[in-house]
Amino acid sequence: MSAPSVQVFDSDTIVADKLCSLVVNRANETIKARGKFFIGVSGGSVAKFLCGGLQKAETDWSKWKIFFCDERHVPFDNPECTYSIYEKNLTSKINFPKENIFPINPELSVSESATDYAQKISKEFETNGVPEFDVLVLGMGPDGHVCSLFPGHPLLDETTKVVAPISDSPKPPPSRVTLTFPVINRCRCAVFASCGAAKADILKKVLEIREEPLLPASRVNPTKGELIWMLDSAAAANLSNVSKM
Ligand SMILES: O=C1O[C@H](COP(=O)(O)O)[C@@H](O)[C@H](O)[C@H]1O
Repeated sequence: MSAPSVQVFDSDTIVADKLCSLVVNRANETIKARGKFFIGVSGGSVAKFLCGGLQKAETDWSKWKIFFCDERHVPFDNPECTYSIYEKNLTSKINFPKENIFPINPELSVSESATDYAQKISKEFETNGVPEFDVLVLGMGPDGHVCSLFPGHPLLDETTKVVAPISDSPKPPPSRVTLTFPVINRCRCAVFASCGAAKADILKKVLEIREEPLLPASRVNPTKGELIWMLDSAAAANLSNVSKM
């Protein structure tokens, strides 16, 4: 695997700031080069970072296509719904075109919802193969999970589906829809944002110890793209050989 770029900042506020700058710069470069920008966003702390920081972005929002790296299979009015968090705290505030953000359909069964989401992706990317996202913004749980791909789960070995359903997520809610590793590792740029002392032990395992079987977050390694980790000092506390930016 090629070495990731590990960037450590003083606080989570700076991480949020740097993350948003990176995303907006990539968006503007990509729009200039190819006319559209395909991004996959995560829930949890990453949603907070992006919703806060992207509101002031200078970019052509009409060229953005926003997908979800994973989503909880819950109704839109459930506080666990990641789409609704972005809707309430970002897209409604910037007049983002509704047709350019792609929620899952929670009215279908979780398995139908995953199939439906794969079809939406295939239509927007105009491919029946594995789509190439410009940027995936990823979070990592304290168990090392990424998207809704959990340690020891058979979905870690998924090789054909672009989107998969999961109905036994160890973290509630149990039913979710998630991108799989073939898609994650085909992106042009995967960027993690992880902050807080609760992530320090697992980061050591994910980035440095790398014991087999690899934890989900250790398996993120875009074949042709970049891998960037943005951490605050508390999360990076146990890492060797990283210097603060
Ligand atoms: O359940 C989830 O957790 C991860 C990590 O969240 P964090 O708050 O610990 O950063 C998140 O990336 C994922 O989208 C979400 O469904």
